[in-house]
Amino acid sequence: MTPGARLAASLDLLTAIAGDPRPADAVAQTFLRARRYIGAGDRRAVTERVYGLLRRHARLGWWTGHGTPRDRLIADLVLTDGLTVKAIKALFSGQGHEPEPLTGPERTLAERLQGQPLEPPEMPEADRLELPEWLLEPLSASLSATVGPDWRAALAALNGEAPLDLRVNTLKADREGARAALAEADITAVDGPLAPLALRVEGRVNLAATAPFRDGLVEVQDAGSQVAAALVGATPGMAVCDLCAGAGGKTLALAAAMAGKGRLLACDVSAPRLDRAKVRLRRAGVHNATLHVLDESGRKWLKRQAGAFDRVLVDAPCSGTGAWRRNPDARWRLDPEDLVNLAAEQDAILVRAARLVRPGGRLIYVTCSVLTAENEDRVAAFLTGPAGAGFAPVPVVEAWAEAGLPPDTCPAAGDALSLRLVPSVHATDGFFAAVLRRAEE
Ligand SMILES: C[S@@+](CC[C@H](N)C(=O)[O-])C[C@H]1O[C@@H](n2cnc3c(N)ncnc32)[C@H](O)[C@@H]1O
Repeated sequence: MTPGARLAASLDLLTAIAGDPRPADAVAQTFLRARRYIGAGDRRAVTERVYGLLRRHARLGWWTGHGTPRDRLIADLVLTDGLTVKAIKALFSGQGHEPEPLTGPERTLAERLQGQPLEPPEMPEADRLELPEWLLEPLSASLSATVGPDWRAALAALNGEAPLDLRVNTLKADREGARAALAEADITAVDGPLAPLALRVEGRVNLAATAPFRDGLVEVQDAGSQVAAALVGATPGMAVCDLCAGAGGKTLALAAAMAGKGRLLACDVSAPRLDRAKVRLRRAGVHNATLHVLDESGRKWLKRQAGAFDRVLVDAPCSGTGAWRRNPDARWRLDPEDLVNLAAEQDAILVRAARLVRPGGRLIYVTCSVLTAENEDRVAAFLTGPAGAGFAPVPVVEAWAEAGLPPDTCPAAGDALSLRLVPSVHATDGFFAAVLRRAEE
């Protein structure tokens, strides 16, 4: 592909994302699958450009008066790449697969932006931080609680690129064995942050095509997610319920922590997600997990499991603000009503989960959100409500040590009753975890 043809393909993909209610990565997958003739280098250039445009969405929108995808691309070429109008004209040649030549207003736009910075001082703060206006206050307040005055840096990091983290599956390998197997597949992996089984992959790789992945030695899981799963404190022989198991990311980690011994129940309202979990569990060599769809009869069945579990994990449906690095368009799909609805759902799930915990057992509440309204506020609402009677928070340092995580790496203060991870400080996705102990009867 010529550089101009890459821009034309980027424009097509950006336009497809703008007109599709699905998340950008799903649209990109469909788009690229329908264009298998695009080679690996061109794919990378196109997705890099498009994800860059998504990460600069508000700033480019400010400069272009919320212009068309073409306006945004032209603005990006000037403001990010520093191209002259002449250079842009050469790329927009209208020849072959290159974009149509610039119109008069597009040329005027490119001329007006020459020499301007992407973020001028007069740009509103919400635009500079790539946030919908209504989220600025709740997010800055929530992040300040963890990082103090550095909340802007924390927000900027949530708009950065995410690394590829793997969790070593101890049912099949140890960290050095997995690292060696990856090296044989030409993949270099360094130790990831905080989680003792995390490997961080260097560079871009096609992991799915490699033997260590196909053989189940490693699974894709952010190091923060690994920490959250570890804080469940699952050990061999326990009865553990993963109530919002989804495609099984944390179920897999729990199964490995249990060394395949004990009862592991993975539930979700979504049958397709549990189907994906099934494939992953098989690949990982997990034999002690059962999957249960929470349809009407599934819910009735689950009610009969009251008090049956040593550990119940609620990895709650949430806004996903902590995973924005991986979904840069998600911030524009969220509205205030979503947060209200999510909070109600989180409260209801916590109440249902509490019934499953045996006396002396634990309920672990996790989200990949950094918003207080989905985290500390939900735990407080639970603990002060009738279902929370008899539950008390376990200090993070205690849960950390019991989970076998290296004590010197615990990022929480000695008296902290919950853990919040943020990319700017912990180099993981944003995560929240609180461990609640049910009193013995
Ligand atoms: C954060 S995702 C789970 C991610 C998964 N635990 C992992 O580590 O890969 C939240 C999940 O909650 C599920 N969910 C939503 N409402 C639920 C409910 N009322 N009960 C159980 N699961 C629910 C969603 O289908 C979604 O898969």
